[in-house]
Amino acid sequence: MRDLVFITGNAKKLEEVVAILGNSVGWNFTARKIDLPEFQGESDEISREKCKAAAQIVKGPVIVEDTCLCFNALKGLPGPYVKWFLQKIGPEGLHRLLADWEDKSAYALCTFAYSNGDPSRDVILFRGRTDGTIVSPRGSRDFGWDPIFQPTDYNQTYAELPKDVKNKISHRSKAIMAMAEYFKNTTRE
Ligand SMILES: O=c1[nH]c(=O)c2ncn([C@@H]3O[C@H](COP(=O)(O)OP(=O)(O)OP(=O)(O)O)[C@@H](O)[C@H]3O)c2[nH]1
Ligand SMILES: [Mg+2]
Repeated sequence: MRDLVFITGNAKKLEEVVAILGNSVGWNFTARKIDLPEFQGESDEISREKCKAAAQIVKGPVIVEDTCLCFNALKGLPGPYVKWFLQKIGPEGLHRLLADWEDKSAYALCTFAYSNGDPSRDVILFRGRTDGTIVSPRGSRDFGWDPIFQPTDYNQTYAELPKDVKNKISHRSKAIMAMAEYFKNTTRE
């Protein structure tokens, strides 16, 4: 059994991770609610720094996750800063940011970062990306920007889609699948 501690301050993320992992064998998965520092920069670097901070707290194997929502017209912004945009202007405000732009395309990017707890070893990253369009908010309001993100080839937003459908196609599930593949192919270290 692989002991893994997932550190996040976000209950909705945790809920999805548990649903996506289901009863995958080989994971002894626990979660701790700790608000880690919100680093700035590009998503890879943010995830790495976040994971190092988490490993220092846990002093053992740990995973963290960082999510970006990137608008192509805005060259990837708000990206990792979407959390503050959401807090200040909500999903409506985020949608309105693109009012003057013809290009409403966007992508959701999820990065999981794993440290085996040894600070001298590199943090390993697993990424998942789902492309879509930013639309006027539709659907339930229980998770962040889900109401404005409509994945490509679907006519419902993440918030309107049944949870199990979102969890099959989401940025988060793709990153988790990449991580699961890695653990399947590597012996315990
Ligand atoms: O509608 C959504 N559908 C999603 O699938 C999703 N995943 C993340 N988010 C939001 O995007 C920001 C990421 O910031 P973030 O990665 O730093 O997360 P966080 O600070 O909430 O938790 P954590 O850093 O402690 O893990 C936060 O506002 C999250 O609520 C989502 N919103
Ligand atoms: Mg955060």
